[in-house]
Amino acid sequence: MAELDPRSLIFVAGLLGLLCSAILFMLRRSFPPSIGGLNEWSWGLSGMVVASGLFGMTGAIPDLFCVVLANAMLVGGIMCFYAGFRHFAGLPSRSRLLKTVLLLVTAYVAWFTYVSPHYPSRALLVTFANTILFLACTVLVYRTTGASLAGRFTCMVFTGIGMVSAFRIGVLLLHFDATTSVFGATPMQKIYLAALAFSVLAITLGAIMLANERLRAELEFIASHDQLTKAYSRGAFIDILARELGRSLRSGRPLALLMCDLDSFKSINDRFGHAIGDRVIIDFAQRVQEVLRNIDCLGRYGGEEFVILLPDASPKDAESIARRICGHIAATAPDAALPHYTVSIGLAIAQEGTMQVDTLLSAADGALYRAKANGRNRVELAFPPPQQRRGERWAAA
Ligand SMILES: Nc1nc2c(ncn2[C@@H]2O[C@H](COP(=O)(O)OP(=O)(O)OP(=O)(O)O)[C@@H](O)[C@H]2O)c(=O)[nH]1
Repeated sequence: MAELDPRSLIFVAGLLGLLCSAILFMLRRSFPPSIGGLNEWSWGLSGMVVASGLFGMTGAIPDLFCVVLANAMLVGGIMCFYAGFRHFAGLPSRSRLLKTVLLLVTAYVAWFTYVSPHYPSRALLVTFANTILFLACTVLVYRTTGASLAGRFTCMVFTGIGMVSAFRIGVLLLHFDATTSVFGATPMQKIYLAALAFSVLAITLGAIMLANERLRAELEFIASHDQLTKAYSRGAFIDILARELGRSLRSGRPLALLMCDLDSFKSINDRFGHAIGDRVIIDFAQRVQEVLRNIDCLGRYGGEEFVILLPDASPKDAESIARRICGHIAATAPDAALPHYTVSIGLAIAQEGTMQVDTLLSAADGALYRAKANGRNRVELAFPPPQQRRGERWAAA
């Protein structure tokens, strides 16, 4: 720390910021627009780079640039980070509030530069504004992504730089720091500038980790869900079914499977067109969720056929849920543009010995076939025969 003078620290911070903002600007293009925040983070870093450059030219250029504009760019840059995290979290930007605060901070800095020149007063307010922003970022990131590794890392970085800033406020308030300019080589000034330089790098790393984590989650969702209805895709549903069958075998808890098929769907397509047919499929997936419990799982098996897994549902409960689905769907759809439609359901209960995914699926399918044959808009039950002894492994279809 002794060898590092504030001018070198400001230079390092600027260089790191330049590198990081170039990385973020390049990455911005490779992420889909659904991952918000990268734009604001890139601009935030650019603001901090400009601020470092201006601070570094203190003495060589007018105070308007190296003091007033530099501080405004520093606070504005950190504000951009905050706005980026709000965007990332899907929250409104609060840009009007941020702009007003930035204007007030700039006016205050200008006052203590020209009217009543006093470096500690300027440093105090700018550090105070930055501390509030760092802590606001910590809370925001913790609330939205705190449980993930990237979220925890980013929170730690913001907490760290927030604490250094808060400590600087205390030091300035207690007059322990005799700094009279940005280049004042006091220990506090060096610690603060070093923390800022380090945090530029660490915040960029955190932002990239957060964006990557979000991208992975989005890709996983796309891979495991049906695009039209957002229900699980057939493959993902079968994986869940195999897992739940295993759990049911180990715990002895009941498990039920419903196979649902929209009735006479071909005629809906023929009479109203394919687009309305698609909307009916979406409507079914949405309205069926209104009847299901949180632990239940809906999958699109194909076309107008859906599968529903009911963990921990006794045969009586499962039958009651299936009948409620039938009644709910047969009632008028809230969307007046959709035709009236009904659903037939085959219900299979995973009994002791029903250990294979395909056994359960074909039992539900057989029951569905009977529901269609017996007039549609109804529920039929199947109790598949035991195939394997308890203790044998469930096998995926
Ligand atoms: N609009 C739309 N139609 C689909 C989709 N997937 C499958 N279909 C149509 O769904 C219809 C299914 O018809 P069928 O299997 O003959 O059965 P159904 O008319 O529902 O008669 P039942 O099942 O016996 O009540 C076919 O016409 C398919 O083209 C889809 O994603 N969107």
